[in-house]
Amino acid sequence: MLNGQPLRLGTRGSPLALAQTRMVAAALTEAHGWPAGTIETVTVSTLGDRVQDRPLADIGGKALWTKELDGALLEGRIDAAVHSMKDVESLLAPGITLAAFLPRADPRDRLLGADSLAALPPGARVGTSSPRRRAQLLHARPDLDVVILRGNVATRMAKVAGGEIHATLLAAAGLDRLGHPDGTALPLDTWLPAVAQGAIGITARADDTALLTALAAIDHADTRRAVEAERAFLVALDGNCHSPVAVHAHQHNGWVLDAELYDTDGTTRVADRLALTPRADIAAFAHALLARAPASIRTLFAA
Ligand SMILES: NCc1[nH]cc(CCC(=O)O)c1CC(=O)O
Repeated sequence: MLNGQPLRLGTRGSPLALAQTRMVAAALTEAHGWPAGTIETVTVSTLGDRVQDRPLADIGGKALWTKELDGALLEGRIDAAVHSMKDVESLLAPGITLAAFLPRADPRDRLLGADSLAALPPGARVGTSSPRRRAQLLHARPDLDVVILRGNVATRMAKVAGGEIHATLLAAAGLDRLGHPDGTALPLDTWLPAVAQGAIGITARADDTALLTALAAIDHADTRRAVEAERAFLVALDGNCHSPVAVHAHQHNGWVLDAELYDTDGTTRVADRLALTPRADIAAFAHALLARAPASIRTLFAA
């Protein structure tokens, strides 16, 4: 399409990333009636893909999953990039914009290896590398032995099946996209997800007006609304994907934002709900929540 050139869609190479890229390609092709071959997939390896033996929080640095894709975009090697919005830094690189969101999938976490948290045996070993999931698990069940678990969705499922760990938590959205109906979804009224969980976003160069128009045709307004609210909450706290933050924007007699902050070991939690009225101030809400949190939580946030 664009001047007769194929659209080069950048993605990570994991099975989940590739499945998500096929979804984006299908949505664009359908919306514009493009012929087959209009979209070319370009796989880019990221630092997060290459480091498998350490918790990502230890590597530090920003844009673990996005830096190489941002570089490919800015250097013109790709035209757009597909992301799990959960993995996208809350502040985008200069010159890059979020051009479209697919409709959000199920935002919940699913528990694999037991029918419920209560059904886990005392002291059960549960694998996760997410500080949020770790804090939530220990808040619900302080007896659990939470161990680091990395790797893609299939690797994590295999560790439960092989008995190395009793259970793990995975995003329903990722499991569904890979065709795994496994696990028990944890209800949103007791178990909030990560910022933007279940949402797929497409980034592009901010000055690529023709492409931005083409991408706007598939932008899902409700998903953008929810993801922007959740990301604004994290920005206000100067948090990132290593912060024990759980949040969910959804419609409940109008839009609301549910948010929780934990300390590292899940000993304490503060939680609140903000009605997302036109005058709602997400930053003020976040700061007020932090202000009434104990020091064990406040020290985790620079804001
Ligand atoms: N952190 C990895 C990651 N990033 C996005 C998803 C799931 C897909 C989504 O949230 O849209 C996953 C896997 C998981 O947490 O189970």
